[in-house]
Amino acid sequence: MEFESILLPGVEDKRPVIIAGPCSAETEEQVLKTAVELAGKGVKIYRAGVWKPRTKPGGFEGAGTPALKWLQQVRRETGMYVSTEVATEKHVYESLKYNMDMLWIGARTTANPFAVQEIADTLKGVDIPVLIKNPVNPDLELWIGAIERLYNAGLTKIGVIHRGFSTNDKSVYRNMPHWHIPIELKRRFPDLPIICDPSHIGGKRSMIKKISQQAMDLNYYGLIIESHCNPDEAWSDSAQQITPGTLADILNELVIRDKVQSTEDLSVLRGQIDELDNEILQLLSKRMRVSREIGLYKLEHDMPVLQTGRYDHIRKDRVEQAERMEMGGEFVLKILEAIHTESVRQQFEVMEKAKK
Ligand SMILES: O=C(O)C(=O)C[C@]1(C(=O)O)C=C[C@@H](O)C=C1
Repeated sequence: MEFESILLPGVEDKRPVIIAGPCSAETEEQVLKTAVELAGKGVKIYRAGVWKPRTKPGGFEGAGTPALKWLQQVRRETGMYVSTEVATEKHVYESLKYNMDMLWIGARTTANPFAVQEIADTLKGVDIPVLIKNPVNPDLELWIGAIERLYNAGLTKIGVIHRGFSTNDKSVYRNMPHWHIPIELKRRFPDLPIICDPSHIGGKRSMIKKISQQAMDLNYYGLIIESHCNPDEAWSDSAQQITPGTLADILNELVIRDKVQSTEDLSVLRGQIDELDNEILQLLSKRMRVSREIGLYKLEHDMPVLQTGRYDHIRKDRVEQAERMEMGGEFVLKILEAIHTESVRQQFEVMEKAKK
């Protein structure tokens, strides 16, 4: 896939590109007041949810089509570009009718291939930038599938929004960042712009600055941040919205590390990494050799391949050791699991060969 820039004319191509605005368009007055304040802080792309997918019925489900007229007024009065979320064919038609400049697809919608296909079919032949939020579940292929559906419909101005992944566990995050997922997406599609949504990842005002900085250090292209003229009174997601003033303070304090490292400085350290990786691979290969010997021993002595007692002991012992060495236990567990899986596979293989 080859992507075109999502940037609209006149918006500076400089990290971070900022999209800001309230979670929901509530009233004409709130939409305009917030917009005027944001425009005053230099924001160029305004966001507001017009149709709100809520977990349960009965809450505020958005002001609907009339709110698109308020957004048009924002464009007229402030010169900002305007964007909103679409989830159905009707949303797309209405948004195009009212000249939205950019659209985004929400996390619940991305998780549903039928809905994404419906949006893609409706957008066929339309030249508009579309941002695709990650699906609620941590499934990279589903996210990529949504990108492909839009791309196959002829859209090339595509970007993604990393808004975190739903969790039932108690966590400091509202949605778990699982940074490795967007990092892998970036590895596979280096030209795809990734925008971080610290409002939904953090779920509270106090976390927005830290998450935004992390996103910048991971080379994200932009930030989409919920901002409301009176966050305490917001009709949805009050805890995570900030005033335009706070937003400007956070953006001013962000450190953008954009220098292209001179390769000389890094080459010595990268040489060390190359050597260490080589040692790790040699050790792993030695370990597999021993494991294959164990496999043959088990075949001769009628022992099952899987030895849960031994495996359990290895996990506990190595995690304790790793923690003493200041590495995360979870990280080491993942490695041990991968090693064990390969070890078992190699034992099966060597036993099959020996039987022939
Ligand atoms: O100790 C064994 O029995 C092995 O085969 C080695 C090993 C491992 O790779 O660590 C592999 C499979 C078993 O389930 C337990 C451990």
